[in-house]
Amino acid sequence: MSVIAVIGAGVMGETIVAGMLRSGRRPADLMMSERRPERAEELRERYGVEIVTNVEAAKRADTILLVVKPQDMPDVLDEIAPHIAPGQLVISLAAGITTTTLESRLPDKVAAIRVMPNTPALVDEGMAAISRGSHCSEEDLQHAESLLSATGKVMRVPEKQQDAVTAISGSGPAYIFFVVESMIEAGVHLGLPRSTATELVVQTLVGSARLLSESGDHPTELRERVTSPGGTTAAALRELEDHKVRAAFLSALEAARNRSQELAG
Ligand SMILES: NC(=O)C1=CN([C@@H]2O[C@H](COP(=O)(O)OP(=O)(O)OC[C@H]3O[C@@H](n4cnc5c(N)ncnc54)[C@H](O)[C@@H]3O)[C@@H](O)[C@H]2O)C=CC1
Ligand SMILES: O=C(O)[C@@H]1CCC=N1
Repeated sequence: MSVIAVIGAGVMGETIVAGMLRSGRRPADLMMSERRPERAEELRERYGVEIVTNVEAAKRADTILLVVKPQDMPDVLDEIAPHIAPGQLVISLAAGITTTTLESRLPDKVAAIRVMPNTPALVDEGMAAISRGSHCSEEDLQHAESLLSATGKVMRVPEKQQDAVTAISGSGPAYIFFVVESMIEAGVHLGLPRSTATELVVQTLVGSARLLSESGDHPTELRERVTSPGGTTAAALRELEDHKVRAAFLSALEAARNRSQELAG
């Protein structure tokens, strides 16, 4: 079994490590490197995974997952590059960072893959989009897919689509939580106890997501089935249209896509 190192054990690094362990990978096959010592210690205690330095991770692992912020990526790449050689696989989960950037800072012929994951991976309902670099084999891609499929779905996309993917599925959970928060606050405004509003909204979200996913029906059709002529839903949707919520989503996703492009550096 190949050895996997995760460099950067924040929100997403922990999500990936926890998912690999849940899927049956042994702690002995994993290692983590983390700049904040107290965070590293917390995760060592929680998962029993060895904590190493970035250089040790680069020297000892077959597959290196880079899960630091895009702004920290140049320093990490410069630090590990002298200790990496062809045959190892480098997988970046950072927004914006291209495989061209990864390859330009790593030794010649080292295989690199760019991934955009999301936090529902924490409950094995993640969506990860992966793109190959120029030295990457089919076997490398399949290895990355097997690592990521531990925590949800995996889709291959051409790298030119990754900034748009980041805007949709990478950042997407935050938009959904924002809508949930807004609906709960509205329920409280209408006089419902907060706990009642929360349970109503969360189950409505879970139920609607399953209906969408399991029925395969188009969202427009599902929305129309809820919308009785002259009824309550039509009244609410009219307000959403008047407040240009659809246009706001378009602008928001454009902003996220543009930010991902900027993060490329
Ligand atoms: N949080 C999310 O929903 C998603 C995050 N990502 C990507 O994952 C990456 C990490 O994001 P988060 O986990 O949210 O950030 P985070 O800030 O929670 O985690 C980053 C971790 O990297 C560590 N770190 C920084 N420099 C380091 C270095 N030189 N050596 C070792 N460790 C170092 C930090 O101490 C921190 O614990 C980002 O590039 C982000 O674009 C991608 C998709 C979703
Ligand atoms: O906000 C961010 O930059 C990261 C990438 C996608 C989700 N979180």
